[in-house]
Amino acid sequence: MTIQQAIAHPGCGCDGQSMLKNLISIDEALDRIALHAAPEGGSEVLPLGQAAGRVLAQPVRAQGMAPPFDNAAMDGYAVSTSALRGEGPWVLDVVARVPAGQEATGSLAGPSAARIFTGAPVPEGADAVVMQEEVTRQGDVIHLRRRPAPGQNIRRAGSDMAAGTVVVDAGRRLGPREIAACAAAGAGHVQVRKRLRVALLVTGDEVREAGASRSTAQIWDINTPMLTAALAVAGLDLVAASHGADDRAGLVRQLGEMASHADLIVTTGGVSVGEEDHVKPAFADLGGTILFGGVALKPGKPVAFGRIGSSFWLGLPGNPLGAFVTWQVFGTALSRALSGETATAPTRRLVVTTAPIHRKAGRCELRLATVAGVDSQGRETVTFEDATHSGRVGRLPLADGLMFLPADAEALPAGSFVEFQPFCQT
Ligand SMILES: Nc1nc2c(c(=O)[nH]1)N[C@H]1C(S)=C(S)[C@@H](COP(=O)(O)OP(=O)(O)OC[C@H]3O[C@@H](n4cnc5c(N)ncnc54)[C@H](O)[C@@H]3O)O[C@H]1N2
Ligand code: MOO
Repeated sequence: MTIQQAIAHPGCGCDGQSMLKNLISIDEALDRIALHAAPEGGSEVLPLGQAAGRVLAQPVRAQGMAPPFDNAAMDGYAVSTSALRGEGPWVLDVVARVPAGQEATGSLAGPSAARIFTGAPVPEGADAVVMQEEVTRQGDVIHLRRRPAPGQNIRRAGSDMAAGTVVVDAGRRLGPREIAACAAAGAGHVQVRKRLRVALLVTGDEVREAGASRSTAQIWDINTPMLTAALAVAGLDLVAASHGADDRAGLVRQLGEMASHADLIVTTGGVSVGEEDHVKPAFADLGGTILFGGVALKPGKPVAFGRIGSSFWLGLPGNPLGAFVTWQVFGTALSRALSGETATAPTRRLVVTTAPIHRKAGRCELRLATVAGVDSQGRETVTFEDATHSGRVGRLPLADGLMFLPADAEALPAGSFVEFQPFCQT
């Protein structure tokens, strides 16, 4: 979709055709990431309880059937339906009691019943469990009014998992859903990929730690805490976080040090075209290869991707919304690929706009959008910001994701379908 096309009315500034000619599309950039980024690091075995957020290196197979035995789905009475002759009601002797966690001793013979509790093994000879609400008990007998169906309220052995089946594939990140399946499969330990080691270098002479005193020309650092949080929710290992001055020699030193022990270096700022933008030259000084530099998107046009020794580099723009958006789109795909995840690019879905849009064509715009509901035709709708400001994050907490406005679209009427990428929660 994000195709860069000739522009009839380029307007002025950095969306002009001459400024766009070296930019690639979002999808081309994602293709280059997919082409170059192979899983980094080895694997290790962890107890299942410590494996949340890790990527599975070996598939998990069910060690036995789940559930492991036929068991009651309700508190009640186990009966044999074939022993119920004629029409009810029937009067049955209660001949056994089977709580959960105890083996059922003996088998049910003839018109009798076993008191049974949810999760307890169904005794031999029984083929149905009647809920206790459906019988009347008097001493050691029950009165059963309605004929139970064979199999009623019995959870059959293997009905959830057959022994030996793969329940979670290699390449899946383990969240609560996957961990539930691993536990049911009997996997006390799992083989997972080592966490991706990420180094963060936030550049700019003007940035000061959030909340610290600052001069009139200085601003608080948004990118360090924002990206530290993004890396944490992605399950990545932040091995270094530094501030870099706008100084080429200093950046060469810092990038060189990071490349020696990180799988992925993420930088912010200093990737545009001014003479104070030293990150790309420093990267080149170290012999790094740039795999792309500049994407036809707004915000985040100067985003860059490269390789240096055995490390990868993702150069995000300094503008905080640009840094956030490019991490969502490219950082997520790259870190997933390097972590060995099978599903890399975040999913997008189609949504419908609720207001007309007029914008400058040229770059694909990833605009903050909020899910509004569904329209009369059952289509999901979004509301959205009037424009994209790459330096503003004040309204970021109100948005649910990014809507993709195609590069060539100058006007879109209300009711248009657009792609929407929800923000990554993991
Ligand atoms: N002549 C041109 N100038 C610019 C172009 C262009 O094509 N030609 N592109 C513009 C676009 S688009 C972007 S995006 C920015 C990107 O520039 P950099 O990635 O080099 O980022 P910086 O210049 O270092 O910073 C940009 C902006 O963001 C503020 N910033 C930086 N770091 C932080 C931080 N950690 N926390 C909060 N704010 C931060 C910084 O003060 C600047 O205002 O270039 C345009 N220029
Ligand atoms: O690409 Mo920049 O982030 O538009 O300002």
